[in-house]
Amino acid sequence: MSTTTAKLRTDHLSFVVSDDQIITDVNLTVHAGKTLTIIGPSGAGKSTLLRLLCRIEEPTEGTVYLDGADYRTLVPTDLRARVGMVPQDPALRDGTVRDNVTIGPRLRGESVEPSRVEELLGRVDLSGYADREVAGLSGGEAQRVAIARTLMMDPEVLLLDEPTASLDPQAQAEIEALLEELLDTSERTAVFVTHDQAQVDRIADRVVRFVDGRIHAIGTAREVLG
Ligand SMILES: Nc1ncnc2c1ncn2[C@@H]1O[C@H](COP(=O)(O)OP(=O)(O)OP(=O)(O)O)[C@@H](O)[C@H]1O
Repeated sequence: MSTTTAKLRTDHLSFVVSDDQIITDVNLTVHAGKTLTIIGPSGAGKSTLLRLLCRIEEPTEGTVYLDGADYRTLVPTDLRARVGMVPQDPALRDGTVRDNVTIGPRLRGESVEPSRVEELLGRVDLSGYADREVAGLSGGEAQRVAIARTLMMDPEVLLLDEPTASLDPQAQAEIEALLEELLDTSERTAVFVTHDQAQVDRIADRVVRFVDGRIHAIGTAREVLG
């Protein structure tokens, strides 16, 4: 696949809630296989933008194109499978690691081979964890489960909402290394929200600075961070 293909494109994307303009006229393109990083102050609308990109929130104006198709024409479960989100807080459900990482296919009425679960857990460095209860996991392990849960659907686009923000520095470095490897070695397209400028330097192909729900600057890490 050409790396110049627009995998994801927002077209005049806006979001208003009870007269509050949260996202205003956002026009962005993310090319296939590339990572776009979103930075900006707290409350700028970064998480809302990610929720709009996978249609957890419904745009009040504008839309998003996935491989050139208006995402409103896609069946929601198919859209969720193609555009996967890793949240800041892993939000695991009570039960085992296997219960959590297989939740996407199970909601679609599909079963998952144990070998597939093991393969995915191996990718996030949790081999042998399938039957562990999630209640006893560390923050870093829980976030690895959340990443495996999202990867289970093999999404073409990965939305990462400050995936290392709630972790201690060591777990943060480990999860970042894991994500870097996932993004480097795959054709996967990613949108990565972070507060961490050093992380931007390490991960971003392009950077957008968001302020008050609008694009304030866009370019390379050097151009945007100065
Ligand atoms: N569904 C909603 N209803 C009401 N207000 C909302 C809704 N979604 C987002 N907001 C508001 O939009 C603003 C932007 O929130 P958002 O979480 O997207 O910012 P953010 O840039 O991700 O912030 P942070 O860096 O602190 O996570 C906030 O003021 C939030 O309260």
